Amino acid sequence: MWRRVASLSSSISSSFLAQTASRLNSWESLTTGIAQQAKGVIAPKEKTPFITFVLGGPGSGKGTQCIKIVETFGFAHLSAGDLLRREIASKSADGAMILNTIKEGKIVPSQVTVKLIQKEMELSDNHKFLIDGFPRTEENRVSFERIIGVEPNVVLFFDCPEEEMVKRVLNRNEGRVDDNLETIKKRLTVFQALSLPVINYYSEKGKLYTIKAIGTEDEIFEQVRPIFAAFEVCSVSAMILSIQLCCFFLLHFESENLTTALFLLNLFGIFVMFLI
Ligand SMILES: Nc1ncnc2c1ncn2[C@@H]1O[C@H](COP(=O)(O)OP(=O)(O)OP(=O)(O)O)[C@@H](O)[C@H]1O
Ligand SMILES: Nc1ccn([C@H]2C[C@H](O)[C@@H](COP(=O)(O)O)O2)c(=O)n1
Ligand SMILES: [Mg+2]
Repeated sequence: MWRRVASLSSSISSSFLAQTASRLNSWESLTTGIAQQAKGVIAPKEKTPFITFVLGGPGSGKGTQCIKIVETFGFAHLSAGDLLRREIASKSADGAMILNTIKEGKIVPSQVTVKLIQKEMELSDNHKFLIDGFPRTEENRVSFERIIGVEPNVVLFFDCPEEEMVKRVLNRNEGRVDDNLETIKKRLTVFQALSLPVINYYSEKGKLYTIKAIGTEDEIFEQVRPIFAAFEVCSVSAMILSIQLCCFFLLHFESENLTTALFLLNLFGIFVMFLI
């Protein structure tokens, strides 16, 4: 299953070890919560956050697919752009600066965006987060790691041809100040120069899943679904393995045959987990 998921992307060039380490860390996040604690985010909560960054150019369909992921897998959706637009609407101290930056197609200082994301994470009862449109720059990425203190478990990249993105944005009709040809051109330039290096960074870390973002919304979601389904399977497998290990040690002194049988069952379980 994991190899099938990996083959979705030509840009997934991660090593087996990187993938395995990432998976082990993610099992912890999805099951026990004994992984490293995120500073300030989950201190009062029981579970370690499971974080997915959702990346892609303007109009590549990030927001549209996030709605489907939320419906199917129960994540909390935090859109960096929506949080910034909310700041503008609330006429906060940073509102005017954010509006000018967005109109120019530029990127808001990381500290501002990360603080907004941090607040939403702290307020949420969920521990599974889809962080949409973030990090857009290396500065965003480093700032998130420094302030929140965790790395993402999964990074989705919606890879869409520029002409399709432009067409979608110009047809969006949601009254956004940046949905005009002039700003879109600037946003595309910023995406190429500042966001692609972030995408490459996660590719090298073995965390990137590239989705070919053309076709209908449902067709695209069928590429997304197996990624999260695989993590769910892994978390169930990890739980089963833990139970098996407990049984193994408990029964160790009871019966030699039973011990051997459970030992073989465990070996089989480990084998199956590395296959999926
Ligand atoms: N597969 C698709 N085919 C055609 N149109 C689509 C598809 N997916 C999304 N759209 C439409 O394209 C527009 C942009 O989609 P969406 O808002 O999800 O993109 P986005 O990546 O979040 O963009 P932005 O970065 O600007 O917020 C929307 O009007 C949406 O309804
Ligand atoms: N990490 C981010 C995310 C968004 N912005 C600004 C600049 C974007 O053009 C705009 C809209 O975001 P979108 O809704 O397209 O995700 O918001 C930013 O500065 N930093
Ligand atoms: Mg969006």
